[in-house]
Amino acid sequence: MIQQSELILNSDGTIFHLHLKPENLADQVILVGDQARVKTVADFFDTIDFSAQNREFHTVTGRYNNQRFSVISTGIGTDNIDIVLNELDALVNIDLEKREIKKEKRSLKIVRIGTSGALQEDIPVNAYVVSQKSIGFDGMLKFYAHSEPFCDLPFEKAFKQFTGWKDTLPDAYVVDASKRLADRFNGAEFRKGVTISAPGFYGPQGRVLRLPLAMPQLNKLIEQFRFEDWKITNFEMESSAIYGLSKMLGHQALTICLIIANRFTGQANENYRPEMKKLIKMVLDCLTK
Ligand SMILES: O=P(O)(O)O[C@H]1O[C@H](CO)[C@@H](O)[C@H]1O
Ligand SMILES: O=c1cc[nH]c(=O)[nH]1
Repeated sequence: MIQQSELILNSDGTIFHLHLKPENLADQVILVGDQARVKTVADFFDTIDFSAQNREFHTVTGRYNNQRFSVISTGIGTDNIDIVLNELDALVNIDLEKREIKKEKRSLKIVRIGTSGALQEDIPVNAYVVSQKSIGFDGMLKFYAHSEPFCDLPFEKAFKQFTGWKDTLPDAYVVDASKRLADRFNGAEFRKGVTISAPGFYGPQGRVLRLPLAMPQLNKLIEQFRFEDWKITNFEMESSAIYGLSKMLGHQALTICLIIANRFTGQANENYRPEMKKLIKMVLDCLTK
């Protein structure tokens, strides 16, 4: 039996942060960082049967092309992903009344649609990157036991050696996306990539405003790094934790990002929302075709 302090339920029976009951959640989940993006996704739904909001976590559940989806905003960062992934898994794999783990497990399909900064000169603003792997600079997964079998340890080792990774930084880890989900995004408009999830937008992504960096050459080394046929393509702030916790809990996960900045050409598109709308429609169509 899981204690109330470990799995907090609200007085109406909803789970603590997401304010959802099991029946409010679809098996296909779209995660977005920005609360406002939930409406952009839900506006494509043919019908809507549920919506709830608590803090930055806004959920809408409905149907698109005859399939049920929940779209949920996570806010920014892997600390929020720890909350969202654990509560999503509890909703499907823990009996909330008995407070017991269910024998039969359900697997969610989780697709994050985000914004991102490109780390290679040839990935322009407005491109779409499908993250085949994610590198976590955040350290969140390392609080859980037995993450190693779910990580790409040779990639991790090569990356840390090449960059001279400082041991004062969180221990970087690498996790693959769901291949089954990634295979749905094979069109020429989708570039395959390796995505770093950083625990910050400025220093952890190599941006200097007033404070100098602990590893000033890191972005240059990231751009140059190669492992087998892989090169690192982009920065965002959630995928590593989504991939890591999904793999460990038995869910499928994938991130697809709209590039809104290129860190080497110095360009950015702050008016990216019309492009985001196009990407969302393409993702929903690829998931339901
Ligand atoms: O646009 P979203 O989905 O929030 O994604 C990116 O944008 C935020 C930073 O501006 C971070 O959450 C990053 O991952
Ligand atoms: O450069 C960028 C752009 C969007 N999101 C990020 O995390 N980084």
